[in-house]
Amino acid sequence: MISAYSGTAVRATEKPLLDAGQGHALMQKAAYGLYAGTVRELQSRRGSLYGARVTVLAGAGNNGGDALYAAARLAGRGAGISAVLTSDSAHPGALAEFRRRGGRTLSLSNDIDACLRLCTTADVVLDGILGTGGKGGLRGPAALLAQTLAAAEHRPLVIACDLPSGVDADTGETPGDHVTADLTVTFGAVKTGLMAGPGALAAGRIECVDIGLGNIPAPALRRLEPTDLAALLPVPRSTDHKYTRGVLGIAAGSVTYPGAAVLATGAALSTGLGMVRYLGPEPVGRLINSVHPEAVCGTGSVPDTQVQAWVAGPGAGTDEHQRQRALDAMASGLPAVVDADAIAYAQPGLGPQVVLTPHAGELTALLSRLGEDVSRSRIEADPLRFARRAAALTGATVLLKGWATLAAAPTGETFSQAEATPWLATAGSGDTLAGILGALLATDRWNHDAGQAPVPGHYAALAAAAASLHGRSGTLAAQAGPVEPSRLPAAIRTVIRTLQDARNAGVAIPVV
Ligand SMILES: NC(=O)C1=CN([C@@H]2O[C@H](COP(=O)(O)OP(=O)(O)OC[C@H]3O[C@@H](n4cnc5c(N)ncnc54)[C@H](O)[C@@H]3O)[C@@H](O)[C@H]2O)[C@@H](O)CC1
Ligand SMILES: Nc1ncnc2c1ncn2[C@@H]1O[C@H](COP(=O)(O)OP(=O)(O)O)[C@@H](O)[C@H]1O
Ligand SMILES: [K+]
Repeated sequence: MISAYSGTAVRATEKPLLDAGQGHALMQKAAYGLYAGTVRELQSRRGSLYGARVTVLAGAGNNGGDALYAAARLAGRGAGISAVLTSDSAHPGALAEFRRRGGRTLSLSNDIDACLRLCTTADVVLDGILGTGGKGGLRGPAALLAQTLAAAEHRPLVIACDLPSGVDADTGETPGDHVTADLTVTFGAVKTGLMAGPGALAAGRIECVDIGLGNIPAPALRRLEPTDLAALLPVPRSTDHKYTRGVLGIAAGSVTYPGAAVLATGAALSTGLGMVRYLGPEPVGRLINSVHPEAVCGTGSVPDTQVQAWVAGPGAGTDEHQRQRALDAMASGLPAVVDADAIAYAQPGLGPQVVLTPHAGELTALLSRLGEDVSRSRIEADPLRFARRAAALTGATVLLKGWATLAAAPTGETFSQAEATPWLATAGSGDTLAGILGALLATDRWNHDAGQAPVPGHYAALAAAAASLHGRSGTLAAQAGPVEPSRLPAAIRTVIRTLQDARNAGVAIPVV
């Protein structure tokens, strides 16, 4: 599990150590981590550091100090080092060490063109303009640096020091221009802004360096890693039969949109469960059975159907019976995925076992209906805030889909999963995610162990697991070309088998 903390929380944890005079030691650890991360990245990309042209973008603060010290170490391994000083001042000790190791410096305010050239002709750019002390986006010539890097024909490898400059460490917002990195080497703890919103896109791959900060109070955001995912996936026990494994009710599809029900059913079956009971129009049931003969299809009502969890909404359109089933599923007290058209029926007072699965557009509609002044662009700029707001207002768990998918519990626990590929942005993809999540809810052992209440955030963790499995499956499927959601089930089964084989063999779980 990766835990992320707000920049504010990390700074508060650092404060007593800085007050006790440990600032220099912390900076040396951070700089060493950045140096080592850069060495690994360069060795894997070009085999050697020798002769590599490294350009540091150094701001006035400690972030620039970290980057200058790291580059000074790289000079000791044969790299050629230059620095663009983006402010009138730079960390004195780090600048002196950088120059002592032969580094040359240019001032951004004196010669912008030469500074821009230093960026575009470098092999590696170390971004130390702003760290956790940054407020607002990059401004003036520093903004131009970021724009030039983004547009460069031969883009150098960009490694962010602690976080990409211009990204808000607490929220992931990018209020203005910002650096986009291939790798972010972050210090002490992963910052929330690296796993949410535009900051998650800007961060690239994340490596966290332990600089001995000790414990930071409760994480703001968590991310399931392969081992966590493997532990949440259902495995049948020897004593199980189909009813104890878990039965999922799917009230999806309509005569107008029958395909969504087929997709949700296929994804649920591939995730593994005891049975799918489908409720919906007869022609849709027949279509499902032509593809999935094992699904038990009917036209009945939710209260008359015995299941452990529900999926409602995908492809339901304006079908009045499906609307009623969605309302009944939400009122049943059972875990329920409320997706697509059914999100429009969500009201305050739901429980965490109800998982609403909007994309940014659907969340805009939901929040507006609940009286919030919001737009799609504001949600995309700060998805963490709005996913949490929707969870707090409805009492439900909210899975906000996007390139980083967030799962927020009404009690505040939040997960971020970013395994998905843009190839998953295709019609029907969300229906498969709903099916996967439905299967995880139906097979969830909390459901079957009567008398025990799940821990807070449990359904957010399951929603995150579904997003992770969906994202990994999509990424695997995309290796063979554009993703067709109807073919996702084969990839889902492969990802599950790979995760479980590795877990059973006790070997490191590969990142699928
Ligand atoms: N020496 C230390 O004690 C440690 C330093 N660390 C590093 O230090 C960083 C935090 O250092 P600082 O607190 O010095 O802050 P920063 O290095 O993030 O920079 C703050 C400076 O930038 C200016 N500034 C803020 N927003 C700006 C904007 N939008 N445009 C232009 N200038 C802006 C501020 O006025 C201030 O001078 C961390 O991100 C990390 O890299 C950590 O590694 C751990 C320990
Ligand atoms: N740019 C992107 N990068 C990665 N994943 C994405 C991107 N855009 C969308 N996705 C994922 O694709 C899926 C799309 O779901 P959704 O919008 O509900 O599709 P539909 O309603 O057409 O079935 C979600 O899981 C989402 O996280
Ligand atoms: K930075």
